[in-house]
Amino acid sequence: MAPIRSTTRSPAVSIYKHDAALDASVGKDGIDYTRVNLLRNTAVAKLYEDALRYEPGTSISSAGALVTSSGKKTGRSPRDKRIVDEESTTEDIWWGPVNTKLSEHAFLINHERAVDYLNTRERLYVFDGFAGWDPKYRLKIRVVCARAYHSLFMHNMLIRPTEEELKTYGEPDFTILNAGAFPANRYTTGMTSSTSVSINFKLRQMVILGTEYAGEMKKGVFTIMHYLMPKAGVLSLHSSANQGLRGDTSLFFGLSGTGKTTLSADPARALIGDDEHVWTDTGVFNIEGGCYAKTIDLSAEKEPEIFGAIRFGSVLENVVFDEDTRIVDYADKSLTENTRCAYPIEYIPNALIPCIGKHPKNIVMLTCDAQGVLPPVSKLTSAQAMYHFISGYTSKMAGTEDGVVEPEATFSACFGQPFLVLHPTQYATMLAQKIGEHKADVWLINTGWNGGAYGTGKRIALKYSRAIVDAIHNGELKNAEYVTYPIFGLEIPKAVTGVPAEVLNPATAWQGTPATFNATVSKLAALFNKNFAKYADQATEDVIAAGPKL
Ligand SMILES: Nc1ncnc2c1ncn2[C@@H]1O[C@H](COP(=O)(O)OP(=O)(O)O)[C@@H](O)[C@H]1O
Ligand SMILES: C=C(OP(=O)(O)O)C(=O)O
Ligand SMILES: [Ca+2]
Ligand SMILES: [Mn+2]
Repeated sequence: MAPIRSTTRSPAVSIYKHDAALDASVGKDGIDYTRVNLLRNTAVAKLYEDALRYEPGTSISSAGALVTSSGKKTGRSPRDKRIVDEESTTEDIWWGPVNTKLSEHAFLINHERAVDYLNTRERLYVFDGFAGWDPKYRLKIRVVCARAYHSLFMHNMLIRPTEEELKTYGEPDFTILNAGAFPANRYTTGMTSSTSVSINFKLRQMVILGTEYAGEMKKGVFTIMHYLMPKAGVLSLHSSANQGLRGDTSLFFGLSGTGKTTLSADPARALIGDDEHVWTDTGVFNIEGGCYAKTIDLSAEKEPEIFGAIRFGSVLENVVFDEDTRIVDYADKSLTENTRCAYPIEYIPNALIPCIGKHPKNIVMLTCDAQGVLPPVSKLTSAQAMYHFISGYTSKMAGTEDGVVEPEATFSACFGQPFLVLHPTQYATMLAQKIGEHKADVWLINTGWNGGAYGTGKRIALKYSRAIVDAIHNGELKNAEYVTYPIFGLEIPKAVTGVPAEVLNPATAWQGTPATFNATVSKLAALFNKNFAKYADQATEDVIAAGPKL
């Protein structure tokens, strides 16, 4: 007779095992660390069990990944992001389009709300991890959340501590309270909706209410590093990074969805990280312990490394699968175009562990031009590099932010404006100094449209972008013949192995009339100049002169 499975849960699974390391935190952030059913750095399989059992919409994919739903928010909510206005940091912060002030009192109202919510959950998950592979700059990050999905997500995205590090962890440097399933009170002063994502640098706490999109936690850590790292004299970057056999590191800057993760996953190069790095005096380190890849239209043949990383322990967000086979349909964007997978970086075969690389030799700025008039690749002078880094022209890709339903031309300073804490020119100045010191070449790669604008042209084939990156890495483009692209003054290579020559110059690739081409170029150039006027007072003459000339 088949053994009868016990219908009651085995006590070892559900009773809290007191973790003395948490005692150091009792009474510090309002969370009741002495309660039962508080699970710290829980085993992946246990998080699977709890997510499947208690979180509706959770499943397991045919590849073994945890399929989760983040509810109504499937992308970041930048309009609801707040930084607390307090005396220890207010003079540093770039208040304005990105960083909106929240009073200390309003933060405490939200903090209290989140703590009350979390303390009254039946189960509570604590994940203690690190941000920053270089021990000299490493931060202890604690995540307190009510969903096993969120705990597994940050288990994957933070650097996972060893047993010893966990025992001696002590007080975290920053704590994220994720009460995302519970709304903010819209009548709290400073709220713009029932979603609120706020960071208090003085209390070193982040509070999430009204959104269960896990990317808010990851980007919250990045925002914290984007403040603390420059203050420590090192440069935080919204870029992926990989390293060649000769120790030649490449950085790939780009706004969300432009190709950082895709193009840094390269079988011929060791992956340092896919999204967030810091350039120090000794090299480049990854801030994270995992990758967060977009999975829209993902296929094994186009992106084998990422496809292969989707397995037990990975977290798939908002994907759709076949009810019977559990095979995910990555082309299905019925929930969102911003479908994602978060996985430990070790799931990428040639990940460089520890994720610390040497000084960059090539810096790629990824623009996703929806107008179809920027060259697939151009080599930048140092002045042009600064101009384009501060401009950050690209497109917000569908789904990556609440309300973005198709590529939206945008100027995102440092190719990551939503995460900047200081003024863009502070990051640009540090970048210019490092590019000069380490004699790095700088390239502008358009992973966006070619032959016409969004809606008429099509996005340049991934294989062409990969061929361009290969030509940068194998030195072909260092010695190529160039031609100057008018108005923007960009140097375009006449030939790149694996890329049809007519694709390389937007004028020859253009399917429409010359008149529409010229009008589109002029219109975009004017947008560049209008945008850069915001920074002219802080830019040098040569950088201002590096812009397009109408
Ligand atoms: N030419 C191209 N270069 C890079 N990515 C491309 C290209 N064409 C389409 N894509 C798709 O764009 C998306 C880029 O996503 P990702 O690399 O995760 O961006 P990021 O890491 O910058 O947020 C992927 O889904 C990729 O398949
Ligand atoms: C999740 C994010 O990272 P990525 O740059 O990979 O989109 C984001 O920027 O929202
Ligand atoms: Ca990415
Ligand atoms: Mn990013």
